[in-house]
Amino acid sequence: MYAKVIVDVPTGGTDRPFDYYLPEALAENASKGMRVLVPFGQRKLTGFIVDIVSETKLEKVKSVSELLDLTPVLNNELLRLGEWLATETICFQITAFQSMIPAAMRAKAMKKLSLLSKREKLPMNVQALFGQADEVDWAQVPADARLLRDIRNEAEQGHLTMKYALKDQAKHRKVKAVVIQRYETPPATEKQKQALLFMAEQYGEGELVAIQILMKQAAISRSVVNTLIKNDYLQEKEIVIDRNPYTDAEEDGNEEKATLTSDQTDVLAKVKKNITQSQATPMLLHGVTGSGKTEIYLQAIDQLMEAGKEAIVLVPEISLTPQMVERFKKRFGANVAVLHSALSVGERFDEWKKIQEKRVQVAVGARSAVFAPFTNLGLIVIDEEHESSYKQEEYPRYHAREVALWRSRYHDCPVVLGSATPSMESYARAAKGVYELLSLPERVNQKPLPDIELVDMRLEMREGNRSVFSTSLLEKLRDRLKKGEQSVLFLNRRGFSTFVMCRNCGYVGMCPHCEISLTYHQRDGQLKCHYCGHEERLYERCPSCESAHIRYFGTGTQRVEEELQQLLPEARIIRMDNDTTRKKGAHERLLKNFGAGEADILLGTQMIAKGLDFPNITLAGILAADTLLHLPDFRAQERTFQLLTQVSGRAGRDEKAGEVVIQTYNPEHYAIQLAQSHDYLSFFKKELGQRKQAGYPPYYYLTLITFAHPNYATAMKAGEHAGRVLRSNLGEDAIVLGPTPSPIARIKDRYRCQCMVKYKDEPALTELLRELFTYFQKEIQQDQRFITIDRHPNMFM
Ligand SMILES: Nc1ncnc2c1ncn2[C@@H]1O[C@H](COP(=O)(O)OP(=O)(O)OP(=O)(O)O)[C@@H](O)[C@H]1O
Ligand SMILES: [Zn+2]
Ligand SMILES: [Zn+2]
Repeated sequence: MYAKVIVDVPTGGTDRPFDYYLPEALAENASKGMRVLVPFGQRKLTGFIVDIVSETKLEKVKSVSELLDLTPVLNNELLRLGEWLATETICFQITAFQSMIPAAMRAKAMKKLSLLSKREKLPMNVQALFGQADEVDWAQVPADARLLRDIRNEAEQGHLTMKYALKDQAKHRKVKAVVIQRYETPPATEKQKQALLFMAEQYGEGELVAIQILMKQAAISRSVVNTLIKNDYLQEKEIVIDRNPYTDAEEDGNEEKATLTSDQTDVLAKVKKNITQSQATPMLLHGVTGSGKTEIYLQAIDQLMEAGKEAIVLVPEISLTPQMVERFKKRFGANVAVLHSALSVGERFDEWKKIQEKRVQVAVGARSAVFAPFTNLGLIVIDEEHESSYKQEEYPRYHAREVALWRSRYHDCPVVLGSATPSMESYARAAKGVYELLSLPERVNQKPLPDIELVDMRLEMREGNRSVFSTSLLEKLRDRLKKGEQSVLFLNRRGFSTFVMCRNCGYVGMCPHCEISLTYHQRDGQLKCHYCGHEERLYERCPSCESAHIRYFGTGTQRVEEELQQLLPEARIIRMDNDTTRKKGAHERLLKNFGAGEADILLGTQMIAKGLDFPNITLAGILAADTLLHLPDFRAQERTFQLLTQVSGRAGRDEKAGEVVIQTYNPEHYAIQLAQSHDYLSFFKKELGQRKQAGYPPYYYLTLITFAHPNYATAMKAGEHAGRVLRSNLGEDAIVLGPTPSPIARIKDRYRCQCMVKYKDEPALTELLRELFTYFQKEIQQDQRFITIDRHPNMFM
């Protein structure tokens, strides 16, 4: 027997199956979708078996060295999905396959065969293998056909399992930590001072911090920590960390269902109908904020579980809040696996295993959970379907929605796309009848959507108010404080990133390697580039004119918090941003505190825009609505409308009515006006007109090809070549733009230019892009990625 293997070398020449002989001992136990170790040139590489055949056309083939799995890690469906993914997104097959399995399996981890039941239950030969031990190294297991078969059988019955020896494999693990011992006399070096200050500020006295975490957060090396320990500034201890991320959220899964409103009942009936009739129908659920969309997902899933089916629920990473997870845990208890990036590699693997071993019927997770290895899917839900995080911005550049639609056709099950502000593309499809449109036009509580006041910040400025807070917003905040009600304040981090500018000559601190301004980090007084990591100290004088009037601009959440505290000294404020949520569990804790009424105001970035469902919030404030409006991106208006609507939706979700204040410098802009009147449909129509005129989705599909090279002319020449090939091979309707320099013209010392293809129906394009991809791959070194092809791009920078 021969195995056709996709090997782990992501280059053009190896992007096809290679034939390997399967020695008898392995042949019997090998199957499609398992990983193997094979000789390749001088090396041994891992690969995926994509087929097993009885003949090969080749004269001489090498043998498979080792099977790496007991059971396939990719089933037939996922193997086919991987092929489709590679074709559609123009990437290598190996890249597609790797992206569908948990990172733990990708790592070169040591594998152990581990006993799950009494050893007496095992056949004699397997018992002998274990002897008195509970685990054996997989590498030591002899390649004996019968033994391997028996091991596999036992694994299938759950008596054995393969473990990956990851650093955090144990349920509890011990790690080295430090606690502050003294800080009266400052330590010798800047770095040490900085580390100690960081400890004092972020953790205070008596609090233990894992050394690994401290190193990452304070950006210091281990030797700095060691010196501090040696000089008695810090004391070293050992702490035990629990691996279960949801210790607080263990629920029994018996929460009562809500009695549905009549709109909800109608919608649920339609979803259920498609589930029971196995219809691969995409449905767009357009429901205003607080209309009870999540309740519908829960009840639909509840029913399909009884029929033995499975469900995937995708939510954006940032709305994978403890609140969301808790709702699923409360309803389904241990029958849910949760997959998101805050988990460690080991934890994610554990959750994935639950799915693969059929111990759960529901997976809730961010983008990559769309690959959950279920075999009997009854429903896929994509909540907040308009979110741009559903698109992966590295290879394979897939959109979770497209993968979900593919799987739904494979399993004959419906997909529900839910949103209060559907993407232009999805709503257009629903309007054309390609998707079934479901709607929930009212809130569950029968209350109207909150009143939204627009505040013109230009007028505030003219009236001499230089604060971040308008008079009206401040007044309303005071009012809530008096009444004991809660407020959320939203600050868009992207627009507020702080850069350094000279007030005298206008000089802006730029990264010397990338065409982008440096961001000021107050904590360590450094200027940093967010693209390449370049760092320098904040200048005291302008490097250009030597003036001392150089300072940082923009307002970070921290500064807003300070100002707010000064204006409202009695307010209890919780700030949620990247800085305050870095510590594991911090996100949960802050929200819990807020939910428990321990604060009056929640001030935060994107992470508070979604999913929050607290009854006592009656005021939502958006400090600067315009920050998204001016990005060089045709979706800027759409994103602004979506964000304003989402944040507004946090207020007045229960008995008490809600109110919203939007501060803006463009109060007459339609995206802002229509968000104020809660008028999605008018926004859709208006925006559709704009898109039509400019030739953007949903009227045209887009493909973006970016070339990057240390030499500007080389990059442009490649762009011109690609432009020529595309122009001469595509149909009349297709528009090829460029090459032009990219909006960010240089990153990491490489110049960037791009070609944009706009098209309606170009069956030949996929093939053509593949050819370009292969052509340019040949020309370049592996480490210098030179061409990037993005089908249906979300970012144009
Ligand atoms: N039929 C119902 N009766 C009573 N309460 C309900 C009902 N349906 C949902 N709820 C509650 O109403 C609140 C809002 O519902 P849910 O979070 O499902 O809305 P949503 O549409 O998903 O909101 P958003 O998109 O704004 O996050 C929740 O607290 C939920 O438990
Ligand atoms: Zn840089
Ligand atoms: Zn200057």
